[in-house]
Amino acid sequence: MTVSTHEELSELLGSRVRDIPDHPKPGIVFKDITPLLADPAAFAALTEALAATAGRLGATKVVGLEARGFILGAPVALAAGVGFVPVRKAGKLPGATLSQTYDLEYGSAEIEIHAEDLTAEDRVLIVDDVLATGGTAEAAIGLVRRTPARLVGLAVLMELGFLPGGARVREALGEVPYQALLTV
Ligand SMILES: O=P(O)(O)OC[C@H]1O[C@H](OP(=O)(O)OP(=O)(O)O)[C@H](O)[C@@H]1O
Ligand SMILES: Nc1ncnc2[nH]cnc12
Repeated sequence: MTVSTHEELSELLGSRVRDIPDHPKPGIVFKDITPLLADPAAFAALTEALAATAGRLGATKVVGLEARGFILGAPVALAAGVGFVPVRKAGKLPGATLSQTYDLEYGSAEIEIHAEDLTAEDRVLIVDDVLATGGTAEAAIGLVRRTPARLVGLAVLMELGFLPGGARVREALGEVPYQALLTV
């Protein structure tokens, strides 16, 4: 399928996301992106769309959020011709890190970035698969802003429109652009 409009892209991507009810716990409808990843045309269309965003924003680094943000972010960085920087869950990165705690529905979590990976010359696009409550993305925004780099955008494959994550990250981002290729 040739994808030439935003609507066609959304339709293609949306058709490759599978709903798994009651995962990982009762009441949650899990948005499973593995069918999209297994379809090379859909995966390529997604990668190209996000790489175009990186290019438009003049990004020099893509920051991907563990773990599904790595699967999307690394090929986007390659396609855009820029570097990839991982944001990992606490305790995984071996060098000196900056860390940020954030609230989950129950309890809290912590993410980290290598302090030296982003410099004052860098323009950063954060990439992830799903924006739900927005807590992970907001924490990543906070982390990038504590580095010398400039945050130029946040892009996700899909926003869960029935949760307030979109409004939450827009507020955190201010004038910095936010893109969700799909709202479900
Ligand atoms: O908007 P939020 O409510 O913060 O949720 C969105 C985050 O949740 C998922 O990651 P998860 O922590 O499940 O990790 P995974 O990518 O390793 O599966 C998803 O990949 C996002 O990073
Ligand atoms: N409902 C959901 N499906 C997939 N990933 C998620 N991350 C947070 N909520 C999610």
